[in-house]
Amino acid sequence: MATLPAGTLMARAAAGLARRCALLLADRGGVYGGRVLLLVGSGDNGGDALFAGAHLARRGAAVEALLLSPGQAHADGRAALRAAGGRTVDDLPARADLVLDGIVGIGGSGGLREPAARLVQRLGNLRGRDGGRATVVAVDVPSGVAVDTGHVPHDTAGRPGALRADVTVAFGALKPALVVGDAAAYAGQVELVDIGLGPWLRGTPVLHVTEFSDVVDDWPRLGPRSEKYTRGVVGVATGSATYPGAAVLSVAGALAGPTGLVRYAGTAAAEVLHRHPSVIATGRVADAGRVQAWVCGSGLGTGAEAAAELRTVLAAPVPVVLDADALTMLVDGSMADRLRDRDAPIVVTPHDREYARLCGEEPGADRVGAALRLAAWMNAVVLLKGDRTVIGTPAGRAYVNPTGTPVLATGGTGDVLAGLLGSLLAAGLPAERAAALAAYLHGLAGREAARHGPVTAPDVAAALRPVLAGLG
Ligand SMILES: NC(=O)C1=CN([C@@H]2O[C@H](COP(=O)(O)OP(=O)(O)OC[C@H]3O[C@@H](n4cnc5c(N)ncnc54)[C@H](OP(=O)(O)O)[C@@H]3O)[C@@H](O)[C@H]2O)[C@@H](O)CC1
Ligand SMILES: Nc1ncnc2c1ncn2[C@@H]1O[C@H](COP(=O)(O)OP(=O)(O)O)[C@@H](O)[C@H]1O
Repeated sequence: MATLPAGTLMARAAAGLARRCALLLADRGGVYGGRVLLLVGSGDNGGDALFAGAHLARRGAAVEALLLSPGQAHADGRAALRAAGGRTVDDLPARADLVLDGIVGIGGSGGLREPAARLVQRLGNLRGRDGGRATVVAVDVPSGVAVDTGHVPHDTAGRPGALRADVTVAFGALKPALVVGDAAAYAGQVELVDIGLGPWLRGTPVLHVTEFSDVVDDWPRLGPRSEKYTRGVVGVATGSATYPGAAVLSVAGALAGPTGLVRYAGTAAAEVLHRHPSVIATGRVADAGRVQAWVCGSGLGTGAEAAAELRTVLAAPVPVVLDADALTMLVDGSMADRLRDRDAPIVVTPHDREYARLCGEEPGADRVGAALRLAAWMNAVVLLKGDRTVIGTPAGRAYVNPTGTPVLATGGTGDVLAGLLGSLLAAGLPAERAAALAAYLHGLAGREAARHGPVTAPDVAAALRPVLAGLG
């Protein structure tokens, strides 16, 4: 950045921020005559807000700045606002159409301190010209969130120490808190402004957000020479007499995937064949024939027979997905040798309680860190389920899935995910790409299913088809 004059990046950031704010004001009666409140902290985040406020004031908005540390507010930003006709106030005004949160950005630590904490709790009282609640725009990140982990700190009374935004205008690059953890919900709609940081962003990003174009690029395509075996065969060792539904659902997920054949091995073969006649079914993994990947665990049980099946799966020289009961069976350490001796990739798909069983503690506030720790320890790709599912690899790469939806919080959807993931592995995708694609498409399928009413796991499996049709 040595070649850029001081203030250039802030000027670009403020101009982009002001453009976005002007559009929001236009939706609420126009920029001219709009009322804008700037919440200004002591750092450059406050400077961005002040310069953006100056832009808006020049376009006829009534801009007021509430300085949380008057002596330390960005001096040039203050001067620019004053010159543009803006003014400072000592308390929240009665009315505002738009609030700009420039309290603290990437330089913050810990939850919001007083007086900022109390102030943000009162923002909901502000009303705009149209009588509606003021639109809150966070500058770069919502103030108070832990920028690197997405944790939202709470005070001793249980109140969140962070501001809830309708829109966050981020500069140069997304920060983890905008895409992962509880903070992602505090960011609202996230928009990225290019401020020309590209040449100076060195190294690899700490976190990748899976995008639709990644899925379109990576999804295996059929060609004139495709045949069922070259497309890959996925083996599914799930379900039991007690839980035949888990087998039906994981097979449904696998059938939606790109492989040419699904083999099922287990005691729910009759139910699976009844629902999915194209599957080749046997009673045991050892009798199943060749596959290019295994899915094991959902509804399998944890008794001696289930453990024997898991051992057979782990002995196969192909990638495996381990879910649910397979994870529980790993906890006692009796399969450690099988895990250690494997060359082929393993993907584990724990939810938080399964993660706690494996690690002895919950994932905690830093979900990306938690996934990466387990991945390194198990030498496996970890798909840590949640509303923003996180994927960590033993090599230290991390992905977050942006398509999650709470409608997936219903029994059996994880089984569908495991099946789809297994099919992608069998089709030859590297484990981390398969995990990222499966989570992305599973989330889209949840959203698609929800368009038709309350969602159950079979609806999610069925919705994979229209979603996949959209890949082109
Ligand atoms: N990087 C870039 O290239 C570009 C960066 N840009 C912008 O700069 C921003 C980063 O600015 P920054 O580094 O000045 O820090 P910033 O976020 O304003 O916070 C520091 C101040 O906050 C205070 N504070 C801390 N914690 C707090 C708490 N919990 N509760 C309350 N207050 C708290 C802390 O006070 P102290 O702890 O010192 O008392 C300190 O004074 C970035 O987010 C983006 O908007 C753009 O202009 C474009 C280019
Ligand atoms: N609140 C939520 N928001 C979004 N997705 C969720 C939420 N809760 C659960 N999910 C997703 O739903 C699926 C549930 O899987 P899992 O916990 O294994 O359930 P089951 O064992 O019943 O299949 C996972 O893909 C998870 O990411």
